[in-house]
Amino acid sequence: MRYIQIEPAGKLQGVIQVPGSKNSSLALLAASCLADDIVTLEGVPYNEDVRVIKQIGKEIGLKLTRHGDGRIELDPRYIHSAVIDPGRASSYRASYYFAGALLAKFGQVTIGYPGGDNFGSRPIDQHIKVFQAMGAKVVFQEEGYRVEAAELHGADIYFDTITCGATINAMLAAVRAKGRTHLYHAAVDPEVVDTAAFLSQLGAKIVGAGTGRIRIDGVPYLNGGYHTVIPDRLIAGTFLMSAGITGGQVTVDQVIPEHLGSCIAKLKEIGLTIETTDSRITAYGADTIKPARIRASMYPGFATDLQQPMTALLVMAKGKSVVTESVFPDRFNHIPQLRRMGADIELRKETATIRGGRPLQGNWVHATDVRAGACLLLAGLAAEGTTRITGVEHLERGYADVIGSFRSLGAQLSFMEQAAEAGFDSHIG
Ligand SMILES: CC(=O)N[C@H]1[C@@H](OP(=O)(O)OP(=O)(O)OC[C@H]2O[C@@H](n3ccc(=O)[nH]c3=O)[C@H](O)[C@@H]2O)O[C@H](CO)[C@@H](O)[C@@H]1O
Ligand SMILES: C=C(OP(=O)(O)O)C(=O)O
Repeated sequence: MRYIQIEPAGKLQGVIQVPGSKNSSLALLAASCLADDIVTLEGVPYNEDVRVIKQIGKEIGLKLTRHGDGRIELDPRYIHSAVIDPGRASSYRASYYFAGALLAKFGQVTIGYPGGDNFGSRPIDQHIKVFQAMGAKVVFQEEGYRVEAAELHGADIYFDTITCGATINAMLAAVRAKGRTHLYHAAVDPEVVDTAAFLSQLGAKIVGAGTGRIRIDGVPYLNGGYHTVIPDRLIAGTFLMSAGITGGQVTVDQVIPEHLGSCIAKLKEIGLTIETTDSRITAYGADTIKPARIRASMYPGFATDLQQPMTALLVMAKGKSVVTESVFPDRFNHIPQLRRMGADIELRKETATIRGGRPLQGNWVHATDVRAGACLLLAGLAAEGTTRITGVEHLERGYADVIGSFRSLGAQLSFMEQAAEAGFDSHIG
């Protein structure tokens, strides 16, 4: 069993080049199926989800080539199947984007239910509602669902809740549909805007992405094109927090600071000093971290994906902090693990109350999902003694080269392999 071992190393210091956004990349890779010519994406991180997409591509005829400089070239001209292996679809969350894209291109798709991080209910009813509103028939099977439409037509869609995934999927389904689609109560996340920018570059007609009302006029054909993925605001936010939790100084480079507005505001509120330029943010740790109230909500609110790492930081704050989840009310699997490190946190429904200021102690802890892993990693950087984190594969979904990047800031951490029999564990990276 692999785990990450973290030793105390004091203040982190340095600069991190932020890679392209995982969540945006997952949408753009599937969206590439909609094109009628070759598409090149720059900045796609190479993580397990992308490896699964490469496999899916191989099986359906979407040729995906990664160049030495990191660019990914996708050739959708020879896609011969709209059937996605259910196991692959269920091995990550954003496989649902293949449903929208292949339905729009081929009028049918058979696909497994989405997987991804397991932190309670993650329905796809809004995605289904979109497909049905546009004239598709959806059949639910044991391992997945089949969607088909003789012809997809534009529709007026009012989302029942703000959802980034279903807003993007609706755009994918609508760009080649017949007629006009309006999306109301749409998500305004940077990933929605990035997907719209990409599709527009291919010739799609989309107006209003980034507002609550998006208008899409279907086109019969989409060109190839080139697009650079937006920087990963969640990785950037995690590194800024690492300055706070160790009292160090960390700069995240190649970011879009506006995407981190609510995060920056909260970090300032708890006492960090933040300096921002066009594409860089520097966080300076504070002698005293102040407690705060966080309410994780949809963009531009405080990101649910940063709620978990932020909780680790608030454990350092002397006094009472309150963290409420309004997006995924059960996204608290990190709390019992933080308690194992000595944190005093009470959990009631979707609210965690933290009584902070006590030093954390290293321990064995388990990362149940990607951001729980980030939270425990930050906690480990601040803890007294050795912290060992299992469930590393979750963390790796969102943070490529997690060891290298934190080491470059002065952290002491390694991948370890636990011996099957009693004996010595060994360093593996
Ligand atoms: C791969 C990816 O991009 N994942 C992100 C995406 O997940 P995901 O696409 O799952 O999240 P959504 O934005 O769709 O979810 C937002 C809210 O809408 C609800 N909902 C969603 C769809 C639906 O059909 N019905 C419904 O009720 C969800 O339960 C949640 O309460 O956005 C989340 C919210 O920012 C992030 O935490 C995830 O990192
Ligand atoms: C929840 C996340 O990912 P996914 O939606 O892919 O499970 C995340 O990136 O924090």
